[in-house]
Amino acid sequence: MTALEKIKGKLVVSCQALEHEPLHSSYIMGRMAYAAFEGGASGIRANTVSDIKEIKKNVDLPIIGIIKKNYGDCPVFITPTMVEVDQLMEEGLDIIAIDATLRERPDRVSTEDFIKNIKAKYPNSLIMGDISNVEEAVAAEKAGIDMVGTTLVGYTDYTKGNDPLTELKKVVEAVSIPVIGEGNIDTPEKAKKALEIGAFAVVVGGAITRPQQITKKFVTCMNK
Ligand SMILES: CC(=O)N[C@H](C=O)[C@@H](O)[C@H](O)[C@H](O)COP(=O)(O)O
Repeated sequence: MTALEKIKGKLVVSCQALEHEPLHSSYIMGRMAYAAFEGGASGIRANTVSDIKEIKKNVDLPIIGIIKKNYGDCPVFITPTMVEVDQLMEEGLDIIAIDATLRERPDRVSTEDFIKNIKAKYPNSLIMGDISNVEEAVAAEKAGIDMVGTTLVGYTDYTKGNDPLTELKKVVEAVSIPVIGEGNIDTPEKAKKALEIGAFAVVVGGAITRPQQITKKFVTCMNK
């Protein structure tokens, strides 16, 4: 079974903790991935080569790999250049995800060329484009990307406040490649709804793997 077949209609759990987060540790992300596996996850999304290596020791699931890297104040930070792509490819990942918005990239390569360059260099690898709206999804499909994810809906200046599931529906209707529902899908009901809308698979992160976020939800609700 291919990685894509393995995650079709299923839950992928994003196990990430950045440097400023309480659980920042490759060891902990490895155990998070194992916990996700025990709970029935069919795939893992992970950031950094170090976390990915540790996660591979813990689970035998398809991994969507990314490297978050900030270049100055450029807002494009999810696998922004070929440098990060090469580092991920050395790990032999099932799928790698890149920022596929149409914003200017740190190296000024257009997103269209970036996608084409990756596909030319790694023709057998699966590339997921993290997008924030329909226009970006359509452009990424045209450039030859294998799948898109709604990861960045609400995170670009021009999509702030947009509803993830509403955008997901629009993207599903606009492209014919698989669309992964990702980003602020924070309840089981929303994950199910994403599949009903036509998502190929659903990635859930913070609602499962960021306890500070989960705690805050309880506290906010209790203080209302
Ligand atoms: C915007 C951004 O940096 N998104 C990142 C992408 O990898 C992760 O921090 C998210 O946790 C992931 O996309 C899953 O989303 P959520 O945690 O909302 O379920």
